[in-house]
Amino acid sequence: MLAEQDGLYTLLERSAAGDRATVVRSIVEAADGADLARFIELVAAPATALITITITEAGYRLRADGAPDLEDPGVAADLATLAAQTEAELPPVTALGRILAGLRARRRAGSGPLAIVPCDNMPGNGALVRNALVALADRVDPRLAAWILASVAVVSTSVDRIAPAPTDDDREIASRLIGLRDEATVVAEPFRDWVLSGDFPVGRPAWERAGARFVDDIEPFELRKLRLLNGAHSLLAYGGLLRGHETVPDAIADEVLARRVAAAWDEAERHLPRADELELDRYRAALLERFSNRRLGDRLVRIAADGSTKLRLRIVPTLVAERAAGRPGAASMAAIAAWVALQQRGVELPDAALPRIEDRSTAGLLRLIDPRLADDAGLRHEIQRAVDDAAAGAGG
Ligand SMILES: NC(=O)c1ccc[n+]([C@@H]2O[C@H](COP(=O)([O-])OP(=O)(O)OC[C@H]3O[C@@H](n4cnc5c(N)ncnc54)[C@H](O)[C@@H]3O)[C@@H](O)[C@H]2O)c1
Ligand SMILES: O=P(O)(O)OC[C@@H](O)[C@@H](O)[C@H](O)[C@H](O)CO
Repeated sequence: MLAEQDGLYTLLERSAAGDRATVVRSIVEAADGADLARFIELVAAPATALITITITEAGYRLRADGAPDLEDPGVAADLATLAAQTEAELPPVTALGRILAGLRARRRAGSGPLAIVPCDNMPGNGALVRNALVALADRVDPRLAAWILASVAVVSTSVDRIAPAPTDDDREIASRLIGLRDEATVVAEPFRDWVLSGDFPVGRPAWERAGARFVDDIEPFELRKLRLLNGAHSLLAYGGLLRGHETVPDAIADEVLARRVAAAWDEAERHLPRADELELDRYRAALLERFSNRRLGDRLVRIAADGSTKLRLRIVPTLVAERAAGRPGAASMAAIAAWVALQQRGVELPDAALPRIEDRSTAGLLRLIDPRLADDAGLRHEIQRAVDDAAAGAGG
């Protein structure tokens, strides 16, 4: 679709006051993701300085402890393909498998170092992806693993900007505003904060000119965003769907959910590093305004996908920290309970991990999120109570 538009697309910035359309012209070539040969060729090219990836959290196929999930059929198949060097006939199916095929070609071509920039909502995404690539490469060819350690810099990023899934109406509006037919419109709120940390061994675009911030310690910013914005998003998504809402502005206008979000933020912010430097009151107030943007109309089902992975990253760390401090973590628990209740009610929410389990009991679902939730009998029982409340429509 982008190739047919010469790589051009419209960014539709949608505020409460109106829409602003900008044609983005920075893509020089768009290739079909299925064209692995072109992908490998580009990764191996000396002119390639960096690879950015935005493939959803579940797309990395990692376990709760951050290691590659070797039991995932796609990961297992890719390791076999890469070990047999048959990627030309049988293209790897996972994103990291494809990247490894590209990196092997780059090493062989002697094209030197490069940077990888994962943009997905995972804490420490740079270290996670680097460790996963090295661990997978080590199973294929230890020389490739050693080369990755020496030559591939994986940058950590936090992308703070709400971008709902574009609709036909959005494409119509963008096309009208720019006077050309656009099939690849991107919709976003006006707010944006892209924070990056790490090395770019062979240079990078001047992203700071577009507002990106380069910092030495990304952790406080990414955890603030992940646990407050994304944590509240997941809470609103599951709680909101259970209470019959469809969009984020509808859910945050529901007093029961707004109270729960405030309680979840109180729980989360006690465990943020360098909290005193994060202007949390201002960030929370801005989030309430961002969530209330009716013109953006972000839909809960977009946020609700891949709940088992997202809850693990956004909610579980706060819950575990609250429990360790002797507090119940009730609001965090309510977010998890709402997801469990939806699953048990048979509401279909896409989740890459779910087809691999048959056990839809509370314990089985909790184990999928994080085994610690299922193994702690006290916590499991409390979550079960919250699930019963959620299922009964209570839990105010
Ligand atoms: N939309 C936002 O508001 C936003 C903001 C910040 C960060 N993010 C991050 O970006 C990710 C994608 O969001 P989006 O809005 O672009 O979604 P999207 O649905 O528009 O795009 C998802 C992309 O990931 C690919 N993908 C999906 N599952 C995959 C898998 N298992 N393996 C490999 N690739 C896979 C899809 O092909 C698609 O290209 C989010 O999961 C999040 O981590 C999104
Ligand atoms: O993008 P996901 O699927 O990780 O999560 C859904 C939303 O929480 C997310 O897209 C936010 O809108 C975004 O992270 C804001 O920067």
